[in-house]
Amino acid sequence: MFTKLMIDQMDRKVQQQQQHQQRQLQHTKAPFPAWKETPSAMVATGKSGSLTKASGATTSTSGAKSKQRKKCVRPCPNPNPNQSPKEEGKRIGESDDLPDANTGRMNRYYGGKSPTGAGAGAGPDLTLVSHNLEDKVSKIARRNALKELAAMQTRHEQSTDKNEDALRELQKSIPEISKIFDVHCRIGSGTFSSVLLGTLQRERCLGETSRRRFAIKHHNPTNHPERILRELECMFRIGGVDNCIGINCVVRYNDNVAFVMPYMNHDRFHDIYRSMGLQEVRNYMRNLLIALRHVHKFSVIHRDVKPSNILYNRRTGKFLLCDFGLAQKIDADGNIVQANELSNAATLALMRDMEAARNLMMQDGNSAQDEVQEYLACKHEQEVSLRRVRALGGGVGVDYSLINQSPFDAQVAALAKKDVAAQRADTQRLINRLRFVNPNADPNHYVSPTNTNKKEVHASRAGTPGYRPPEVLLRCPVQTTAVDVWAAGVIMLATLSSLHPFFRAPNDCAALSEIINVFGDIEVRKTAFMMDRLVLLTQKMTALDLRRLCMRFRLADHFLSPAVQRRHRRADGTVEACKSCEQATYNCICRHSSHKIETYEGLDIYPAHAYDLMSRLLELNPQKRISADEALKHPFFNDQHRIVSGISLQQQHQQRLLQQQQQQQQQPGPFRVRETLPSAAARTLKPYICQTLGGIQAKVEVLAKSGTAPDAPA
Ligand SMILES: Nc1ncnc2c1ncn2[C@@H]1O[C@H](COP(=O)(O)OP(=O)(O)OP(=O)(O)O)[C@@H](O)[C@H]1O
Repeated sequence: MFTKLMIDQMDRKVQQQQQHQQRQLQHTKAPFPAWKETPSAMVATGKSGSLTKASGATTSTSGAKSKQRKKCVRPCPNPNPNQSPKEEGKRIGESDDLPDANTGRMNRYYGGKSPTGAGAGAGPDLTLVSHNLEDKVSKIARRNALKELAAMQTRHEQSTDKNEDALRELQKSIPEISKIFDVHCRIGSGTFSSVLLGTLQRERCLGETSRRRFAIKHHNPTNHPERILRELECMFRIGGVDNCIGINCVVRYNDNVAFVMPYMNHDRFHDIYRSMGLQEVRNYMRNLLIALRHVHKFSVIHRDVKPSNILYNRRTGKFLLCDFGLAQKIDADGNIVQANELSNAATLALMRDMEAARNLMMQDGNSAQDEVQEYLACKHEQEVSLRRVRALGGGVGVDYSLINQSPFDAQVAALAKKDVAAQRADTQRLINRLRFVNPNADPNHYVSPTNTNKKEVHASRAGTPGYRPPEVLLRCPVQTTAVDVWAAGVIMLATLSSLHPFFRAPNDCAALSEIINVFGDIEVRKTAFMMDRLVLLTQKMTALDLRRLCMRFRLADHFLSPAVQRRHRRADGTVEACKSCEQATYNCICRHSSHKIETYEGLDIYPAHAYDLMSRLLELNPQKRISADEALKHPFFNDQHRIVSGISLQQQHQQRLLQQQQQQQQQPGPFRVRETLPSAAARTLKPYICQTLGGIQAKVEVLAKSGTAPDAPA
């Protein structure tokens, strides 16, 4: 059907082109009735036998003139001497006959002179010329149309056939699947698998929304069995609770394996990261850390924490960490346990468990009905919130994610084109600074061991570029669950800065350079030295202030507003720039800035605690990096809690509980009016020490005795 349509289309195109060419010919013939040339002046060129009129051709047949004619026949020298004559002929043929884009006339070669020129003497038989031209034009048109058809077909096939290929491939390689499931479409694919949506055949009688939906992950047959086994083990033993994806059953046929998991409707991070408000970021990060804390309890490193492996539904607030394909188990000494080190008994036990689970699977899976109801409920809440926002007249405190427009968008609309262009250029300069990689750096030898006599131990590099922590990039053989915590920090950085992916990292050397560009060379060198590594650097880089860096990207309109710029402009109209971060001095984003900077007080929707948590997740030294469990106790997740002197801790605790209950009653659901910060909110990053209650009490007691009032949580 598709091919027939394409052929019809192609024929129509050919006809149109022919008509166009005929019109062109008539147009060419009409004004020059006297233009004649003997057929001897027509010379066949190339294989296609296309005709080219020699310039200055006369009726003379003298040898010299004939030579000259032959010379002139070559339309233009081949600019590429390596090009084969065949290619050249084709090139000539093609360019020779296409209509001129400007004049609309045929772009035939007349030896540099127009047919009206002096050189245009007696012409050929125009009827013959026109017939030949028509033939040639139709051939070329057909050839071009065929090419176009082939390209269109390829594009079409690529999009639809990928879907169908995945379906066909699954049904062919695991026929049992088609006996249990109706497989509908491909919902995702990665390096190692295709994920398809399936519903149970036995639930066909149920309505569309009542049928349970499953994600069927079909592993590529080239996938190493160890990898599949490792993923299966993790999902089975770890998954199903605390935001980690579980597994319903596994179907294997020869060397093909498919995992059946509950399907979760989710939003692409790419579509939502710019519009996540404080509460949403808090929930997202909390859910991610809950999942990591759970995974890490089993001494397992997920190793592939990234937005595409997080299934998050912003309407329902549901959250699942998936894809345990790179997960690694570590033993008590911190060494990685290979999947093939699992005892046969353990593997057999796992398989037995899976068999039992397979029989139970029909009880599990998530119900599409639930999702529809949740969706409708949330939609209602969203509408209520929107109405409230409109009633408030928008402005400060509005959750822009509700109305799909950021304050930045609104203000940019009001800016002059010139200012927007300047802002874009400035932002691009900053991005270039973050992505800078010294061209002299050797991507294969950018790090070396401090002690070259020591035998080098293999260091795992598993993970996704841009989410690998310094210890992986520095080839440190001892890696812990801190690897995942770094990746969580990178996700938080992308969210708070509205820049995704934050680290582009085309290779490990570039990835480390990007980290150095943000955290400074000294910090990275120190971390490397602690791991017995030397980083080969030729350039110094100052550390940036994470908060100002994020604000610079997210609140670019304020950072680059013409009004502020005018205030800081020098007499000659220029603005002084910081030598380290290359930003205007008043916008300096260096961690230890000596410039007088604009603070943009009260604009940031994220509190200081958010940046404090992020900096602890992005601690370069894995030994000092906060754990998922500790991170969950960070004040960012409990921001309202401030210890007040003069009131007993028990009373404070009770007050807090009461406040929480009141808030829960007031909260309409996942969509709330965005929290605003009082302009006097703490702007400095206070050191956060994860303490037990006893510790806090001790501190309060000491402070109470000394008579000072602690204003922030210890
Ligand atoms: N349970 C699920 N429900 C809905 N979609 C899913 C589910 N599991 C996976 N997906 C989709 O399939 C995509 C690929 O899945 P997954 O990451 O497990 O495959 P992969 O081959 O290991 O990918 P990668 O190469 O990125 O690691 C996910 O990004 C997600 O969009």
